[in-house]
Amino acid sequence: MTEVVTAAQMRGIESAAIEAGAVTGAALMERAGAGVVAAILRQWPEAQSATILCGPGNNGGDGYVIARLLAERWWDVRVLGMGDAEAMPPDARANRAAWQGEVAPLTRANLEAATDTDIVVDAIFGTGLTRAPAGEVLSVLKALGDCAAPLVAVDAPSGLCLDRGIPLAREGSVPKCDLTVTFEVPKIGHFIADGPACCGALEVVDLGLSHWRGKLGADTTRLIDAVPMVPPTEGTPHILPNFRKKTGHKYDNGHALVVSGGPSKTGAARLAARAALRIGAGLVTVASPPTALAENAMQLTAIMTRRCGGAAGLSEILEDARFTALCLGPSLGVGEQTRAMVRAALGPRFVVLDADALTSFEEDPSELFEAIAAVGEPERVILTPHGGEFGRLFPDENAALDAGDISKLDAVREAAQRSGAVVLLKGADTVIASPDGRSSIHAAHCARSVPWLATAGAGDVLAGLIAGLAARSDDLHRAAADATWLHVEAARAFGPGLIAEDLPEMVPRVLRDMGV
Ligand SMILES: NC(=O)C1=CN([C@@H]2O[C@H](COP(=O)(O)OP(=O)(O)OC[C@H]3O[C@@H](n4cnc5c(N)ncnc54)[C@H](O)[C@@H]3O)[C@@H](O)[C@H]2O)[C@@H](O)CC1
Ligand SMILES: Nc1ncnc2c1ncn2[C@@H]1O[C@H](COP(=O)(O)OP(=O)(O)O)[C@@H](O)[C@H]1O
Ligand SMILES: [K+]
Repeated sequence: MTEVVTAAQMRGIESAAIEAGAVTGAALMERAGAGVVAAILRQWPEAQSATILCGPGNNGGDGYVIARLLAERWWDVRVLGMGDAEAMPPDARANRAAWQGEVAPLTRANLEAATDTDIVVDAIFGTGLTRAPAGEVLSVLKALGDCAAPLVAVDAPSGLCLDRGIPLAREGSVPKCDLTVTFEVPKIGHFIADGPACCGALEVVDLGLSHWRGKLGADTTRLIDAVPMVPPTEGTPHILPNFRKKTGHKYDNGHALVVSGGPSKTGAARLAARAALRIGAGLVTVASPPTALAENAMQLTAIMTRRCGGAAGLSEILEDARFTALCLGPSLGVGEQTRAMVRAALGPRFVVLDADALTSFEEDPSELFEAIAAVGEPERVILTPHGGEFGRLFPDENAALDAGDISKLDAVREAAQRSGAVVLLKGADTVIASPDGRSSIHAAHCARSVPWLATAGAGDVLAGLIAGLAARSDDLHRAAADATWLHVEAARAFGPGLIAEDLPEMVPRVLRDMGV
């Protein structure tokens, strides 16, 4: 598992290690600078010159270390420094003093005169950015966007809020970097909102602080990251076991029920059902209104169909306790009938509520949250909104998110507390939070970028994958996280041209490549 932390948590890790006497700030700064240099040399082996932009704090301190180490390799290094050397924190001041070359003031004019270089290093601000850049430094950050040379960010592209993934100031400017080298553990802002686009490729340098990282406590966020494409070995990441089917009877792998919309609104349910079966639910049934039964039956084979007349019909079907997970919402229609079906669905099984099952509660979301609370068992329900549906159910959290007052992570965390459900907010950055405090982030960026996943029906497939995994699982948050990863992996395996129908068909290949 990779955890991702806030800037404050990162400072806590560093200061705990320093206060315990395990390491000095100077040694950490040397490791950090050396790690950035190693990353630059790997990425640009031919480069021989660099312009290093150093800020007034320890991020700038890292920059002076980088300048010294590159100069020791006979690189042609120019340094532009911000602020008064005497006012810098001690380790940064020492490294600035150790730099043998000139330090020109960090101004836009000096930057523009120094961009005929192989690499530009942004060591202006990192985790200590507390206020909006303004004046000359803002002008420098804007000019960095036009820089032709590759741009390497130390810890973070300067100006980025590492908790929210947005510019610290609304009108702020964050340079788009080619590479960001961060330290010890990535920060939340590297993965959400604008963060990934500003960071470019992300590398993490080990500072040797894992012992203090382990003391972070429960409220860290998990990054849903890649699993190795090799057969399982000792220490294989958490994600793998959940994909393996249980040996035994088909019922040992759960029975998922997907509720279909009416005539000519049935495709979404079939997409979800097929995804649920492919991911390994032992059985999948589509519950269909009588008027759409023929339409569904004509297009389903391994997936079973059941006649389902509204909420009463659904309650009757669910008397069979072997249904372990249920998915409803895709193309179900918005209104009282759907609300009644949601009330009928909630109970002692996992329930995935998506699309119209969410929008139907737009007028009074508290009605949904009260129904979820009445189930009496924690973490039985997951809500899987896209941004629009999230705003309908959680207008306050959504307004704060839109205003940049809280991060996408915190908005989803608050939504989980408010609703009593696991909440998964979709997007290229997908965030999942549970009422028990757990949270996970998935970023489909860089090597995992799949813009072609923004295609009609992709969300229905995700709902089905979650239901299918949940049907044979005891942990809904984990099922949602694993399904999110697999969804993107299936899109990556297919590539451009993907339509939603292709996603379930890619699941076997992904599972096989993982060694499941
Ligand atoms: N603490 C440690 O032990 C380590 C820290 N490291 C580096 O240190 C960085 C954090 O250092 P700091 O906490 O000193 O913070 P930063 O260097 O990120 O920035 C804080 C400095 O910038 C100034 N500042 C903040 N906002 C400003 C604005 N809008 N306009 C002008 N000045 C502004 C502050 O007054 C302060 O001087 C990390 O990002 C990382 O790069 C690494 O060297 C690893 C070890
Ligand atoms: N640019 C993107 N990169 C990665 N995933 C994306 C991107 N855009 C959308 N997705 C994913 O595609 C799915 C779209 O779901 P949704 O908006 O509900 O669409 P639909 O209702 O048509 O199925 C979500 O899982 C979302 O996370
Ligand atoms: K920086």
